[in-house]
Amino acid sequence: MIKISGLKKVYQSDIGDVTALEDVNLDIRRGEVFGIIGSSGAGKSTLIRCINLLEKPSAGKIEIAGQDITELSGKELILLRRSLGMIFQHFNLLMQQTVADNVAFPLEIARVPRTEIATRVQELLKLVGLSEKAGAYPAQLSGGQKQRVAIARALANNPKVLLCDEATSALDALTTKSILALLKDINEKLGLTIVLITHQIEVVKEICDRVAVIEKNRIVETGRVVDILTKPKTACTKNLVGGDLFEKIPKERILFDGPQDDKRRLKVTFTGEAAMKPLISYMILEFRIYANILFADINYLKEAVVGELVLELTGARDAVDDAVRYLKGQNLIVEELER
Ligand SMILES: Nc1ncnc2c1ncn2[C@@H]1O[C@H](COP(=O)(O)OP(=O)(O)OP(=O)(O)O)[C@@H](O)[C@H]1O
Repeated sequence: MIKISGLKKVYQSDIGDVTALEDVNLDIRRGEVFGIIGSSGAGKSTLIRCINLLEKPSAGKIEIAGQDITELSGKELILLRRSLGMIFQHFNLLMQQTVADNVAFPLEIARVPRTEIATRVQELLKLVGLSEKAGAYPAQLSGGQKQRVAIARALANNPKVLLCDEATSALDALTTKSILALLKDINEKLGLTIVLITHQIEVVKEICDRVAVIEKNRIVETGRVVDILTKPKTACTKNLVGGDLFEKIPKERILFDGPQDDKRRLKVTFTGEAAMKPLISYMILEFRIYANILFADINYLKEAVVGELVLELTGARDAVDDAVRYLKGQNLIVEELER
């Protein structure tokens, strides 16, 4: 659906050239929810703005549905923009216009007949759950409601792709969940391809099928969300996915003061079928050891369940060793936390 090859973007500024993107290659499939995650300044906004030519790439190719868009101008560019909806962190609504007028705006620009506009606005407001707010002004709405209006407006011209620029970053956790649920619903109902950029891993876990990690203007890895979470390849990805256990548990709880023969501490990550099996209970009974759970977390991703456990195993030394060997032989990712 969207194929990006060798994309480069250099900004000319007073302090000289700033390279915001370097050799970016991505292949985003039709109908998927694709996340681009990275920390501040990594190049996320530049990348999403290049996809709809709000920024002109310095080099490289962006193909949408087989058409190279980088050379488009005039009428073709207008038509391209119409086929790509976009929502923003701060909603960008017209504050002096009602909700209905905000949603009608892109339809008016596209010269859709008035009677059709009224029907379409009603449909869109129904889709985002805001039918009762048609006559309200943005200032009378909550952040979540404003983003719903922005989503309705972005969908007005039946785009093929919805681009989301940090769309939930200004919202609280509960509202974020409801907006993500709406995006998921729209993706499923309309088969719309969604590309979203974010610095929040929670957003990726909640709705993305695949994700690309961007660091210092380059894509450092791309993959299924479950793979990025369980097998991050770079230190940057580890940081972004919360691989640093010490952010979750106080360091002194999981590191030993000195060598301990009869104790081992493990971080166990499990996914797929392994998540459904009572492996820990089996291990305790079979090897007659104690397992103290220091930390446990489970993520329900779109297509997988990923669990994380930090265990302290104690008992007779051989038994503990056997238990660790047993766990390592299962379909689990087992990491020893310093012995
Ligand atoms: N108009 C501009 N002129 C010059 N440099 C720019 C411009 N816009 C962005 N940059 C620079 O390009 C780099 C990438 O910025 P970009 O906004 O794309 O990153 P980001 O990942 O979206 O960051 P954030 O999450 O903080 O918004 C940064 O070094 C930034 O300072």
